[in-house]
Amino acid sequence: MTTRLVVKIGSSSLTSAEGGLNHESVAYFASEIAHLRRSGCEVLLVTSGAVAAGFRSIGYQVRPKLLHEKQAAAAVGQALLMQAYQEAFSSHGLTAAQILLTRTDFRSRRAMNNAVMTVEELLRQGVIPIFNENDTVSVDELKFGDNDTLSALVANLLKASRLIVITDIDGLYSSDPRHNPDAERYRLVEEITPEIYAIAGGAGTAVGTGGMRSKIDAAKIATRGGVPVFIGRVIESGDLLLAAQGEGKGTYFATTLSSMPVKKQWLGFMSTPLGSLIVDAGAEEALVHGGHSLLPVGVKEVQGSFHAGDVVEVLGPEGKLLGRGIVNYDDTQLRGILGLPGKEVFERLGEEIHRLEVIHRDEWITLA
Ligand SMILES: Nc1ncnc2c1ncn2[C@@H]1O[C@H](COP(=O)(O)OP(=O)(O)O)[C@@H](O)[C@H]1O
Ligand SMILES: N[C@@H](CCC(=O)OP(=O)(O)O)C(=O)O
Repeated sequence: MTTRLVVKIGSSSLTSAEGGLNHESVAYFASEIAHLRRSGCEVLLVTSGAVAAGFRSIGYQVRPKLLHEKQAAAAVGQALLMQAYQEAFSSHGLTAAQILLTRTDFRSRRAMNNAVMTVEELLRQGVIPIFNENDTVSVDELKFGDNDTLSALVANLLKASRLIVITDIDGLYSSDPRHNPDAERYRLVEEITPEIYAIAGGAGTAVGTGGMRSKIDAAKIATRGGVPVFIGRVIESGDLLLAAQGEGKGTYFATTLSSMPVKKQWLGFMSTPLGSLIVDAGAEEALVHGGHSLLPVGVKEVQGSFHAGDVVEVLGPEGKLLGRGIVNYDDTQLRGILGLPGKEVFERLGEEIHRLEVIHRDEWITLA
């Protein structure tokens, strides 16, 4: 079977703090990817750098902070970025394709399925798909912001064998080594626990945005979807192949899970919940550990306004996020049957009921 790799390159690896693209870096990464291709791997690239590449060209002295300024910088920088990749890849006989996505695109399962089919076709034709967020049209509150999450969603959707997140540091340390020289590096993380989150800090440079925290978020999504992850540095010839082979300069995040069906990926990581249900301890146990459906008897509180068929979040009695599911009742119906056993639900709602379960187990994903 072909090894399919999703490679994410951060702004800090492609541009300088003063702004502008580092063409030597682009050429280096293109040659590393060409090397992977020659060794039989399929490669999908997720690249940042549009804002950083463009801001100086339109007269800003430092990376802009306001949304419309970032969008303007990205409109210029994305074209520069793609031009640089096209040139660098063509010197290795490779063709690159641009795919710009927003979070809104992931909300529609149809748009997502189309994107997957297009990317599969590009890969069949030997083209290298290059993804970035469509910064120029993204709305602030819906932005991915950094591309770490985007790379994890792409890796899960395309059922990658590994996600390689390239950054300016050789992996996850016990604390940010920029501030603590005694910090120690992790070689392997078997499970992303709250302790792992606690040690991951923000961005270390003026051009990076997400820092280690957003990379751990991405690793959580990818490993949850069955894709193992590498986070680290790729700086010398052959480093990318080493990272792909499990011997890279960084941290590996293992997973024991197999790839997740697209419907569950959508539910867990791409859909937009329209409300929340707070459930009691018995329902928490049944949903998270028992593999059961959620029944009206276990629901304590309903928040938000939604219709049957919408996605809602489910929280435990202490407010902890347990997961998401497709709800079978409107919020008003549900408010009228909170905590009731099945018989009384039927008595109260009669023919209005399509399904007794509030959330059926087939339409549920645990995120706890
Ligand atoms: N525990 C940690 N281990 C390693 N790096 C960390 C940690 N906490 C914060 N960081 C910072 O995260 C930075 C990488 O993220 P970022 O600057 O967003 O890079 P990129 O542009 O490659 O996405 C590192 O340079 C480092 O300063
Ligand atoms: N889509 C943006 C990504 C911004 C960014 O800095 O991301 P990252 O370097 O991955 O933390 C761009 O291309 O500028």
